[in-house]
Amino acid sequence: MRKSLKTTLLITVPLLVLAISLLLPRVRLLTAHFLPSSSSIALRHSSTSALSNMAFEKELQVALLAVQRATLLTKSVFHSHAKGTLSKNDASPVTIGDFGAQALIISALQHNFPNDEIVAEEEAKDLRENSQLRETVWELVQAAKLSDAQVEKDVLGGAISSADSMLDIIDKGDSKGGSSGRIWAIDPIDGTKGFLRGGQYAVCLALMVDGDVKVGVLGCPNLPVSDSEPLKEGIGADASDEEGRFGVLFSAVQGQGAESRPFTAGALKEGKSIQMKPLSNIADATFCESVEAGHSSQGDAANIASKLGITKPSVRMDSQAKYGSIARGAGDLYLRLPVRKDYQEKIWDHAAGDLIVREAGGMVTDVDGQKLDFSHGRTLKENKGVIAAPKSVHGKVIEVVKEVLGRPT
Ligand SMILES: Nc1ncnc2c1ncn2[C@@H]1O[C@H](COP(=O)(O)O)[C@@H](O)[C@H]1OP(=O)(O)O
Ligand SMILES: [Mg+2]
Ligand SMILES: [Mg+2]
Ligand SMILES: [Mg+2]
Repeated sequence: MRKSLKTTLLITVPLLVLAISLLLPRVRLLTAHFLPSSSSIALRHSSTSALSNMAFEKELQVALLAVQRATLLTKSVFHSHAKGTLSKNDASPVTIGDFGAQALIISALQHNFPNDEIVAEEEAKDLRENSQLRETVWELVQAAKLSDAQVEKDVLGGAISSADSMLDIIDKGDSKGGSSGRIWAIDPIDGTKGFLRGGQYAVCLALMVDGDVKVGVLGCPNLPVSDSEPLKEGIGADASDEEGRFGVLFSAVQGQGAESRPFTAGALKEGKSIQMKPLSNIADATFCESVEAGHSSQGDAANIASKLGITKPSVRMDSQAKYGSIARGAGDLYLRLPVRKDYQEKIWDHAAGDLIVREAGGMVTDVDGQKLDFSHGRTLKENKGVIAAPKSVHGKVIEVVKEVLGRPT
């Protein structure tokens, strides 16, 4: 009896070990693909109550990791390369970091959501015409990898196969946008001028469904990790070398709240729910605006602030880092006031930030109090400017904005 038990054990135990070792990688692969690995655990542990309803879970997961990988690329450009800056037709700058980050994000989206459309800021034309520039971007793209090889391969689809396919991938961001279907909006580096200056910039990604923003992610490598650090100018890329104090990912899913989490090079950290700061007296507000006077009228902002009784000077920072900063309660208002009548804001400059602020309890409209309408193509052609504020004071701010800008009431 004892002998037969021993024989049975001798046969079954090795067989069981063999079966488990054969099955484990498959189970891991499957989990990574459908409910991706370590990061999805981080998401499930996150504090956002609404994550019990997991709509857009995979989209959020992929967006966070894609933005994280692209942000690693932009950081590497900042620290070790000449920026390869070109001037676009509209005289705005574009760098090798913009091209590389766009290639990496689109590649991740195509791996996971091959039928979705993409509206992205950049195009590959300059790289097709300049082989040296193309090679530099290609080297960057090959080198940018998350430290978790499994997540890199299973969730983001691994490496792009060649320099030529990288160019085609960049050009996949040419959708016209519109009011139907699933469309992603990408700004690979928002605030390129800030990036070049060593100031704030953001890697931005949002998913719209039928013109409505459902998921938004902002990678802000030069903002403090801490949500409670007061808003201030002058925190930039030099400071970001201080171990662990800088780099944040903001995210939101419609109806599920907004979160921040520390930026890392590997698996996602746990997200923390963020909210706009309660503001009982508008005169106590801190408002932020563009560094570039050509992007937002700083004179009009000063008049509006003074009529609202605000005495603190504005905090000027580049990029959608402004949306993230007020959503986490580090500031209160974001004023973007038209400088030129003919400028149409681009959807990739606002989609992610708009959702993150609204999910943090804020209100985002244009200068006339109309919500931003992402369903009209690549631009916000039905809106002028942006006013983001806590719900409690938004109406008052719009009243004064209309008065100062002479808008119809
Ligand atoms: N005249 C303008 N008014 C408003 N925004 C502009 C204008 N010109 C460019 N931008 C855009 O403002 C964004 C940066 O905003 P901020 O000043 O808040 O950082 C950039 O994406 C930039 O687009 P682009 O990349 O095409 O230059
Ligand atoms: Mg931009
Ligand atoms: Mg850009
Ligand atoms: Mg640009």
